[in-house]
Amino acid sequence: MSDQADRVLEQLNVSRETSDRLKILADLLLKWNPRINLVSKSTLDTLWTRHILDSAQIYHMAEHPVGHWVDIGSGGGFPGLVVALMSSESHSPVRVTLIESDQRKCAFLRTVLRETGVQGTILTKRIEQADPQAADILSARALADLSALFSFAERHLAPNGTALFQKGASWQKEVQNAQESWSFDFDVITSRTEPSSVILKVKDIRRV
Ligand SMILES: C[S@@+](CC[C@H](N)C(=O)[O-])C[C@H]1O[C@@H](n2cnc3c(N)ncnc32)[C@H](O)[C@@H]1O
Repeated sequence: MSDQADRVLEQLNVSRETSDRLKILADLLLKWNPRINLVSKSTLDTLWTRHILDSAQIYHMAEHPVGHWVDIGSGGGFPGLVVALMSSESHSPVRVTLIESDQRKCAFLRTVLRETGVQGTILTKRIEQADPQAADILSARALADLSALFSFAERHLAPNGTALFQKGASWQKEVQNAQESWSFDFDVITSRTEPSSVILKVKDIRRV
């Protein structure tokens, strides 16, 4: 195993079973990526930090125990699939749903769940067409601007639920734009993997 994987697994401090599951995800992603471009080829060298650790940090930002965690626009499974793999150790979240419209990416997500023996629901649907999910936690990375994410939250987040949105350096501008049409409470948490990026922890999202 690479030094990078060793370092990340040490930081995560997860059980042997969870480590093995994350390694299965990494191996399958490296195998599938040339065919279906799950993550940008230029980031494969930093797969463990840029994608796996970046996703795992989100898991710890939720207040556990969590009932239903829904990840939208999951792509190759970041962050939602990593959350599902980490949940099997602690039984929180109880249920994980990933919504992704691309059929080939969904085939990958299902394959990882099957090979790791982890439960999860993959909805091959457009987020705006999937049945409302009443999520306790709604997560998304690299999907859409904050206003569009709030429209998705309006459909899929439970009234007392929390959204965890991973955002890049332009997050302040996105917050300002969203405040024109939405009211919301939020905390800003600096990313552990990229100091200019943040996780926006958002509650009470309402149209104004
Ligand atoms: C840029 S990728 C990010 C994937 C992953 N979250 C990540 O950070 O690696 C965006 C993903 O969202 C999916 N997507 C975009 N719009 C969607 C929609 N309206 N409904 C469902 N999936 C969507 C795309 O197919 C793609 O896999």
